[in-house]
Amino acid sequence: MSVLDRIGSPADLKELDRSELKQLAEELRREIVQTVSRTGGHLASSLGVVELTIALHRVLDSPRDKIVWDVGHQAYAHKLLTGRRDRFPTLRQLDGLSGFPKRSESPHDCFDVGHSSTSISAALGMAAARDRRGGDEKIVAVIGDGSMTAGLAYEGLNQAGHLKKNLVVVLNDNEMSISPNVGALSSFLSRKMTSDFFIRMKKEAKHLIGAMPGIGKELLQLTSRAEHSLKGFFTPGMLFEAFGFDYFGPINGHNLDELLETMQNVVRLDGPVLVHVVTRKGQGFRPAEDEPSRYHGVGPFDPETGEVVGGKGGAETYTGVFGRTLVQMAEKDERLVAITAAMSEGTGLKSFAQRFPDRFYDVGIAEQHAVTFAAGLACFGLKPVVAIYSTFLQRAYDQVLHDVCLQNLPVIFAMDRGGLVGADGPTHHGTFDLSFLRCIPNLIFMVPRDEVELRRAMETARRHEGPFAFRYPRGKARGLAVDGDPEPVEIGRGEVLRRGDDVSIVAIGSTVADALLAAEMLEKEGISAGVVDPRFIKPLDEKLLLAAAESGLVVTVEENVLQGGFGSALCEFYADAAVSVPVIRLGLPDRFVEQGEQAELRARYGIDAAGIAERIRRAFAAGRARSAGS
Ligand SMILES: Cc1ncc(C[n+]2csc(CCOP(=O)(O)OP(=O)(O)O)c2C)c(N)n1
Ligand SMILES: CC(=O)[C@@H](O)[C@H](O)COP(=O)(O)O
Ligand SMILES: [Mg+2]
Repeated sequence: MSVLDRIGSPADLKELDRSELKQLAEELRREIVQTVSRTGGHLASSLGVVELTIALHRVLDSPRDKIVWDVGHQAYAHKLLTGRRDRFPTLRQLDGLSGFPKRSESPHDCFDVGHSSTSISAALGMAAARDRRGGDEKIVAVIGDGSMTAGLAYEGLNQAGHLKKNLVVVLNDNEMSISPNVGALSSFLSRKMTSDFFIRMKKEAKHLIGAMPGIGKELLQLTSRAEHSLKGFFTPGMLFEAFGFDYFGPINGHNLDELLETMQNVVRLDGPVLVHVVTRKGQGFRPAEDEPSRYHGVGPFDPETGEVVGGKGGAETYTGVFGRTLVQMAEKDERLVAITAAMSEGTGLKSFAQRFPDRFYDVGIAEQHAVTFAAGLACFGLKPVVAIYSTFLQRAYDQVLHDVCLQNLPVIFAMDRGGLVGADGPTHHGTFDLSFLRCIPNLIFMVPRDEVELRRAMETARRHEGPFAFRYPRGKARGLAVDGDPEPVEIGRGEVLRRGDDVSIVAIGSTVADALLAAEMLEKEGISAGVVDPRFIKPLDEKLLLAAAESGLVVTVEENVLQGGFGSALCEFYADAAVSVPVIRLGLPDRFVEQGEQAELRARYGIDAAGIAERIRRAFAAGRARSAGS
C-alpha cells in the first residue's frame, strides 16, 4: 500500500512520520503527472507546491482552518489530499472534477477561483468575519509571485496591515508567471541573498538604524536615497513589513523540514504574517522544470518523455492568425504597439515581442492598468492593441468605459477566448462580453465569423479613430487561406451568406459556420433557411436586420449569455422600429456554464448545427400543429 493510499483526508497526514511525508510528495507528483498526461491541465504550478501543500495540511486542520489558493491552478495536490483521489481522473472533463478549487466540490475548498490575485482579500474577509463571531480558525492565503503583480493583491495587503487580523499569506515565489515574471517587484523579490548570515545581518542593520532614537526614520530614508552603495541593506521583507506584516523567509519550498517548522511557528503568531517560500515551477518532472511556460497549462502528453501529443497539424489557431497578422500590420504602421497582461503566449504575442521588443509591453497580471496604460499611449498618438482574454477583460470594465470609451480614444481590444473555452470552465468562459460591451457608447464591436474576417476586423480597427473591440474563439480556425493584406469592412455592414424564404438565421461570430450547416440540413427537410452574418454587435446593420425579418421568422445564434447579448440587441431594434416578427434566441442560459470540451458544451446548449436545426424544426412543427388546429 502506498502512502497516498492511506490518505483519506488531511487528518491522516498527521499520522505519518517525516520520511513518509517525503515519500508522499513523490507519490503525489507521480499521480499528478500520470493524470494530467491524460487530461491536460496546469501541471507545472501544481508540481511546484507539492511540499507546501503537504506542510499546510499537516499543520492546519482543514476544513475548519482555511487555505485560500490564489488562481487555484496549483491545487491538484490539495485535491488529492482532500478526498478526491478517486475522481481525479475526471479532472477538467465534462461533469468531472474542476481544475480549480470550488466550494460546491469539497468543504476543503473555501473559495472559488480561476482569476488571480483574490486570495489576500478573500482570506482577510474570512479573518474579519471569524473575529466578529469570536472564532479561532487559522486562515492562510497562498499566492504566487505572478499573482502578486496585480493591484488587487496590494489592496488586500494594505487593509490587512491596517486591520491587524491573524492571517498568514504564503508568497509562493518561483520567479514565474506563465512566462518569466515581470516588473520591479519581481526583480526586488528575486534579489538573491548570499547566505543566511547575510540576510540576518541586513535585517538587523535595518532594525538598528530604524530604532535609533530621533534620527532612525531619517537615516532609513537617507539609506534608501543613497541607493547604490546601500542597496544591500534592503531585503524583500522590508516591503511587506511596510504593509504591517511580519516577514519570514525566504525559505526553501521543497524542503519539508524547513516548511513544517516555519508553518508550525507562523500559524501561532498574532497579526498578519507573510512567509516567502521559494519554489521551482515544474519541480520533479524534468520537462516541466526545463520549460515551465510550456507545461503551465498543457494538453495530453507522454508521461515518460513529456512530449505533447496531438495539437499539431490542421488549421492554425485564431490566436496564431491574430499574432501573425499583427506583426504584419506593425511592419507598416509604426503607431501600433501591443500590450498583454501576463498572457504573451496565450494571446499569440510572442513573435510580436521578438520582432518589436520596444513596442511590446507585458504589464503583469494587471488588466486594469493595461487598459488605462493603453489609453495614455493613445493620448499621445499611438494605436495600442490590448490583446486580452475576454474573461480577463471583465477585470478592467471601468477602465474600458471611463478611460478609453468616454474619451473616444483609439484603443483596440483584441479579445481572445471569446465564447466557450472548454476545460477551464465557468471562471474562464468568455461568454459575457457581447452583453457588457454592447452598452458602452463610442465603442465599435465586431465579431468575426472566421480567420479571414478576423484579419479584416483587425484592419478595420487599425483604420478606425476610436475604440474598437473584436472577439474570437479559443482553438483552431477554419483553415481558410489568409495571405496578403486584409481588406477592411465597412463599419456596421453585415452580410447575407445564404438566402432562404422560410426563416432567417442571424448568427454572430463562430456560430455562423454551424448556422450554415443547420440551413443545409433543413433544406433537405423542405425548410428554406437563410443565413445572415451581422458582423457587428455595434453598430447594428439595421437594413440587413429589417430584411431578415421579411422571412416571417428570425432565429438568432450567439455564443454568449442570452441576457443582453446579440439576440437582445436585435429584439430591442425590432421593438424600436416597430417590426413585428417572431424571434427565437439561441445562446447560453442565465447561469454559469460548466467545464467540458467546446463541442460538448455547444451540443449541450443547443448552439451547434444539430441544435440550431432541431430548434427550427420544432418551431415549424409547432406552427404546422397550430395551423392544423385553427
Ligand atoms: C485576472 C487574471 N489574469 C490572468 C490570468 C491568467 N493566469 C493564470 S495563472 C497565471 C500566472 C500566475 O503566476 P503565479 O501566481 O506566480 O503562479 P505560478 O503559476 O507561478 O505558480 C496567469 C497570468 C488569471 N488567471 N487571472
Ligand atoms: C489558470 C489560467 O488562468 C490560465 O492558465 C488559463 O488556464 C490559460 O488558458 P488557455 O489554455 O486558454 O491559454
Ligand atoms: Mg509564480
